[in-house]
This record gives sequence, structure tokens and C-alpha cells, in this order.
Amino acid sequence: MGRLTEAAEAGGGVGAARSAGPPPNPLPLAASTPGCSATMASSDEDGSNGGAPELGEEREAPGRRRRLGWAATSWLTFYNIAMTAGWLVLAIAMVRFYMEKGTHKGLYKSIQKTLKFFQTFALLEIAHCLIGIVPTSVLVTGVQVSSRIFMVWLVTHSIKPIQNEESVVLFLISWTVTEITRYSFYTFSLLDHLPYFIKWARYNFFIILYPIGVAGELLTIYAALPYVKKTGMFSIRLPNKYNVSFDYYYFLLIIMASYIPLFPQLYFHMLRQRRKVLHGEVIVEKDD
Ligand SMILES: CCCCCCCCCCCCC/C=C/C(=O)SCCNC(=O)CCNC(=O)[C@H](O)C(C)(C)COP(=O)(O)OP(=O)(O)OC[C@H]1O[C@@H](n2cnc3c(N)ncnc32)[C@H](O)[C@@H]1OP(=O)(O)O
Repeated sequence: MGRLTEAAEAGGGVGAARSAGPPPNPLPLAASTPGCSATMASSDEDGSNGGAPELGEEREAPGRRRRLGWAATSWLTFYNIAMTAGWLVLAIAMVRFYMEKGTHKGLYKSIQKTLKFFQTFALLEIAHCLIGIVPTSVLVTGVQVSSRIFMVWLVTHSIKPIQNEESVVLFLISWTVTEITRYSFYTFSLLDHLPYFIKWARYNFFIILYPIGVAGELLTIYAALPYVKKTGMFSIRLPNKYNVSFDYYYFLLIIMASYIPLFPQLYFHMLRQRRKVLHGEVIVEKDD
């Protein structure tokens, strides 16, 4: 598979990208899912979005923004405003904590409820994609959201001794800035008043925040390993009546290893989105 990038002419941008015909699937994770693209490439890129018009939306004309039904628009507007507010509350709480205490120790404990609530609420993003009210890839969204849920509930919440690690602060800051930017981008887009700065931030901040967030996540899992090995938490040992065994320690190692193939796909996906949205390039995938 070769990859060819063509610059779109003026007036193109996202719209021009959409008007390009559907290229062959670039990545092996491809699968057909109603409602949205199930590839690691965005639905913009494969031009699919499931083919038929989706619930609560009309199929967009090339070069024009998708139009959603009022119910979908109202729900998404509410959802995005709520999420922007939630992550803003989190940001303010973190800054206040640090200014008052002068240390990151105890920070996670003080913000964990808000974090858990809003990050868990983000599971709805997979649903949005599945029912077709947003044209994002279900796989990209699924990997992104599930890795966050995993970090929040099965790592940081469950393994108390790591909650004061610096690496936790690293991913918290990275997630928070990303989400404030991303949800305000969606909100202003829905209201058709997107300031250029927000658009610029959405497609530039990730360049540095993504590696920082991933480093924070990996270092946190790494810090958890000795505790998990020592306690045998979440593990099932043989013999037992079901004759199954599970070792959470090795599971964590596998999760860490899975970042190697998955993170570059997410990162390059965002880089392609950046080129399309900010520089109006059309990404065409071609077979050699
Ligand atoms: C069991 C455990 C499994 C674990 C697996 C482990 C492996 C994990 C490996 C990788 C780990 C990554 C961990 C992540 C860490 C971090 O997040 S670090 C912090 C930095 N992060 C980022 O910068 C994330 C950036 N990523 C993204 O933003 C995502 O990739 C994305 C949001 C999932 C997809 O972005 P993109 O393809 O650009 O699509 P969208 O932005 O969603 O836009 C497409 C169109 O859809 C519209 N839209 C989407 N959502 C909404 C919404 N909520 N409301 C309204 N509209 C929405 C959007 O406006 C676009 O529409 P158009 O403008 O009309 O095209």
C-alpha cells in the first residue's frame, strides 16, 4: 500500500476532502459498522460514514458541513457544553490545588470524583459514533475512550499507591487541556461560530499533548507493575473450578505493548486530520 497526499485547491479544506471518492482501506483494522467508519482512518478519509444517511442527519453535500436533526444537534450541544464545563472545573481544581498545597501529592485524590464522572461520561462518544450522529471512526474513538477508562478505573483508581506519581499529573494535564480544547471546538462548530484559535488549538496542541499523555499513561502503568505483581490483584490462579487463569501483571504488560502499534495510528490519524482541516489537503490512499 502506498500513500499519496495531494494538496487541495482553495475552497477545498474539509469539504474538498470529503468530496474525494472512497479510497481503499488503508489499515488492517477495517471492518464495516453501521453508523460510522470502523477503520483507524477517519470516516472523512474513507468517505464512507456507513454509506447511507444516518439517524438524525442528512447526507452532506460535498464541501458543506453535515446537517443534523434538531434532536441530535441539541443533544450534542448539551453534551459538549457539559463536557467542556466538566474539564474546565477539573482544570481549575488542579490549579487551585497546586497553588494552595504547592505539591502534586494528594492532587489525584482531590479531583478523582470529577475525573471519573466526566471520563466515564465520554463512553457516550462511542454511542454517538455507533448511532451515526457524529462521523468519527468507531475504532479511533473506541481505542481512545477505552484506554482512558482503563487508566482511570483499572489503574489509577484501583492501585492507590501510584496515585501520587508525577506521571499521573502528566496525563491529567494532557487530557484536561486536550478535552477543553476538543469539546469547545465541537460546541463552537455546532453553533457555527468557531474561532480560528480554537480550531488551531484542536489541531496543534495534540502534537505535544498526545506524546505527553501517552508517556504519563505508560509511566503510571509501569509504576503499578511491582504492586500488581506483589499483590496478585485482579488475577485468577489455578487450580479453580473453571480451570481458567488470568494474570493482571502480564495483562498490563500486554496493554503497554499494545501502545506500540496503536499510538502511532492515532497520532498519524490526527496529523492527517490536521493537514486536511488546517491546510486543506486531500489524503488519497492508493494501491501500489
Ligand atoms: C481494555 C483496555 C484497552 C486499552 C487499549 C490500549 C491501547 C491504547 C493505545 C493508545 C492510547 C492513546 C491514549 C490517549 C491519550 C490521550 O488522550 S493523551 C491527550 C492528547 N490526546 C489527544 O490529543 C487526542 C486527540 N484525539 C482525538 O481527538 C481523537 O482521535 C478523536 C476525537 C477520537 C477523533 O478525532 P477526529 O478523527 O479528528 O474526529 P472528530 O474530532 O471526532 O471529528 C469528526 C467530525 O465529527 C464531529 N464530532 C465529533 N464528535 C463530536 C461531538 N461530540 N459533537 C459534535 N460534533 C462532533 C466533528 O465536529 C467533525 O465534524 P466535521 O467538522 O463536520 O467533519
